[in-house]
Order: sequence, then structure tokens, then C-alpha cells
Amino acid sequence: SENHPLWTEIDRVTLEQLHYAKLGVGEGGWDIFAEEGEMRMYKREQEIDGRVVDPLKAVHTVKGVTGHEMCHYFFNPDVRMEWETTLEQMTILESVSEDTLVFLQIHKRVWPAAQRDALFWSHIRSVPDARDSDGPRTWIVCNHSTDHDKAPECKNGKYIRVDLTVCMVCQTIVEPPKNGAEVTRDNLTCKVTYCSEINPGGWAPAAALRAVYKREYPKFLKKFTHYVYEQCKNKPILF
Ligand SMILES: O=S(=O)(CCO)c1ccc(-c2ccc(C3CCCC3)c([C@@H]3C[C@@H]3c3ccccn3)c2)cc1
Repeated sequence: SENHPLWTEIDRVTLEQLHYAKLGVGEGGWDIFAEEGEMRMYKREQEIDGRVVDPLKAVHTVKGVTGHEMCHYFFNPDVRMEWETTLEQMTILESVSEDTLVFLQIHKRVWPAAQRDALFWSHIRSVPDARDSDGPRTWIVCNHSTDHDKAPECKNGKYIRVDLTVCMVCQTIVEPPKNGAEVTRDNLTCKVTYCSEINPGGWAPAAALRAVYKREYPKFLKKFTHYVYEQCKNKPILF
């Protein structure tokens, strides 16, 4: 897919998001707004043209799965409706390559805002790291809004199109078992960083939208990570 017209942007945005995900939440005005077990969610209150576009950064630690497994399930369209409860419809408009798809998603209406859709490319890749003696430990999925000639023009379409950039960055930590025993899921920990910037694309009441964000993001990340744990627990480890 290196010669696809989107490739330059996919490569640039994915690497930018990888860097952004690695930045801590110590500086830069992040407010914690949810904390449940190992999951911590931060946001920055930001409005563009009077619209709430609060950037979100979530960190989570999940035992018993690898970063590859977490990103595989986040990327995989076949299982999305299993964990994404706010979707009404999901269509793949283009399969750019094995690791890059273009989605059109229609999200359930969030009262009192008008219903939204999202048109974005989704790219998955492992992040090579010289220190990883036995294979890459970090994986990323990046979702970024794009135009596509197979998508309805949002003008005469029923839905307001959101503008989004999302990344799911997952790092595997293997705690080597005693006396050279085989690695089991008990030795695995996955460090998850999820970042999202969503411009609602049209008017939406700030207070209502912030209430939706506060409710939906923790629910989404808990449900998704639990789903992956359940899917993987009785399967061979995918490093
Ligand atoms: O991580 S993903 O790429 C996973 C693939 O689906 C992704 C996650 C979330 C969205 C999303 C799209 C629209 C809206 C709103 C904006 C105005 C009215 C609808 C929201 C609001 C933030 C709240 C929300 C948060 C989490 C889950 C669902 N809802 C979120 C899109 C993609």
C-alpha cells in the first residue's frame, strides 16, 4: 500500500499519533475525569468555533493480553459491533491493504445533537524497537478522518460528519517466568494508551456533549478491553 495516494498521510499521522500517545499527562493542562481500577481518563477542555472538541487521553493496564491482540481486535471490522455499542452501521468503503481500511460509520443519535457519521481510514502497524529482542512489543491502530468518493456527500446526507483522529497504542510487557518456563498469559501485561480528538462537525450543546463524553468513554474502554481479554484468554498468545 506504499503507493496508495493516502499512504503519505497515513504514515505521517500514524507516527505523529504514536509520538503524541507517548507524551505523559503531567504537563499540558490535562484534567483527570474518570478513574476505575487501572484505567485513568484525562481530557483538555477545548472549543473550536464554539464547538466542544475536548481532546481525550486514556491510559489502562490490562493483564493477560498482548499489545498485538489488543490492536488486532480494535482494528478488526468483523468484531466491531461486538464491543462498539454506539454504532448503528459500519461499512468498509475500501480495503487499501491488509493493514489499512476505509470505514464509513453511522453513530447512534446522541440527544439533543443531530445524528453523526464518521468517514475515516484505519491503519494498524507494529512499532519496531531495537530493544525488543524477541519481536515488536508495541502496536498502534490510528483512525483519521478522510474524504472518499464512495461516501455520500455530507451535504445532502442525513448525518453531520464528525472529524476525528484516534489512536490505540498498546505495549506488551512480558515478565519472564521462573527457571525458563514457557511464557503464559499470567506473565503478560498490556499498557494501553487511547487518544481521541473528535470535532462534532456541527452544532452540539457543549454541556450535553461533555456529559456524553464523560459517560461514553469510560464505558467504551472498559467494554473493549474486557472483550479482548475474554476473546484471548483460552487462545494461544499472539505476540
Ligand atoms: O475509537 S473509535 O475510532 C472506534 C471505532 O468506532 C471512535 C470512537 C468514538 C467515536 C465517536 C463518534 C461520534 C461521537 C459524538 C460526537 C457528537 C455526537 C456523537 C462520539 C462521542 C464522544 C462520544 C463517544 C465516546 C466513546 C464512544 C462513543 N461515543 C464518539 C468515533 C470513533
